[in-house]
Amino acid sequence: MTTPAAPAAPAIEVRGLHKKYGPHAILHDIDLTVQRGEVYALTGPNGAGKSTLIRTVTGLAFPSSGEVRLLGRDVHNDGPRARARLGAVVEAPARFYPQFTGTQNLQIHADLAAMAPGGPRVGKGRIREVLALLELTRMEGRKVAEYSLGQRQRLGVASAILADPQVLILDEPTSGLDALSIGLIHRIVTSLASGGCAVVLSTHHLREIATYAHTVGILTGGRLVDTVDLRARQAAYRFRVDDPVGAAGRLERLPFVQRVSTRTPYAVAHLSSDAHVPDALAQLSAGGFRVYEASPDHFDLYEYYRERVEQA
Ligand SMILES: Nc1ncnc2c1ncn2[C@@H]1O[C@H](COP(=O)(O)OP(=O)(O)OP(=O)(O)O)[C@@H](O)[C@H]1O
Repeated sequence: MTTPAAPAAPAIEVRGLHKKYGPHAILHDIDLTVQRGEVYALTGPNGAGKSTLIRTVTGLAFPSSGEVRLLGRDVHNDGPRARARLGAVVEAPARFYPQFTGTQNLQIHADLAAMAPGGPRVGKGRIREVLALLELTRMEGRKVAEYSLGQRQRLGVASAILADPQVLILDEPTSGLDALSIGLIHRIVTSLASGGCAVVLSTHHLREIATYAHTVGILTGGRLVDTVDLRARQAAYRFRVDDPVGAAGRLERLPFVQRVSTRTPYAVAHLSSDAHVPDALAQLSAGGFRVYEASPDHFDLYEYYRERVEQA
């Protein structure tokens, strides 16, 4: 008998995951948690293991050891229930029956989903709705064989969100898409997450992802070497000063400064609000530090990623 999932369980929990293909270790000791409403971007060099991790998290591949839980249920031992509220695209572009139309393919997808225990019912109205959301209404009656690569990619996302998932996992959802379609996917992902859906997507587009992901996991050589909380990296200011270490020490003691670091020639401070920039400047000046520049310190995910992958 299956025990009911605890209501507060994270959307995705991966614990001590190892994966081998034959003698080759592909994933090493992966731990990760994704909360409901969180957008988690998985990135890393070619061959790092992103697709393997995604396939294992969705239950398509089995771990050599470790476990994966979706909404509190073990995806490898309680698969149909664990996946009941999962939407996923695990290969790009997703596979469809080329001789059937977009609508027919989504209907097949809906029928299959409904057969799973606790599987959702999807009406024809919802099929039309997701096709419209992905801007595929014009193509809905055409055979998938006639779809462009980007249109098939969007149909994949349509099928993944069809049954209103609580966990959405997308392997490279924006590869091959034009700029406007990429924006469309971002808006859909953001809107689902604000409704409580947990989203994991793999990507190589760091500057794009920095604008809307909450968390970025950096995978290299099969190890998750860093998890970057992008929300914690907002509202930082950098002060170019003659003595960054001394200036950081002075800033650190101020009540409106949450955190400081140095990046020569800068002292970088996370302020509780922009309104305190003049106060920080006044304090630095009172401390005898010469300030040459004060500006917002935008976190450069690309630079951070490059350093992290090179160090690993
Ligand atoms: N079925 C398989 N059998 C054996 N090795 C595999 C298999 N699938 C993947 N691999 C190996 O696992 C490693 C990770 O591959 P994976 O596709 O997960 O990387 P990735 O990070 O998604 O790469 P990319 O960014 O190029 O898509 C690679 O060395 C690959 O050769």
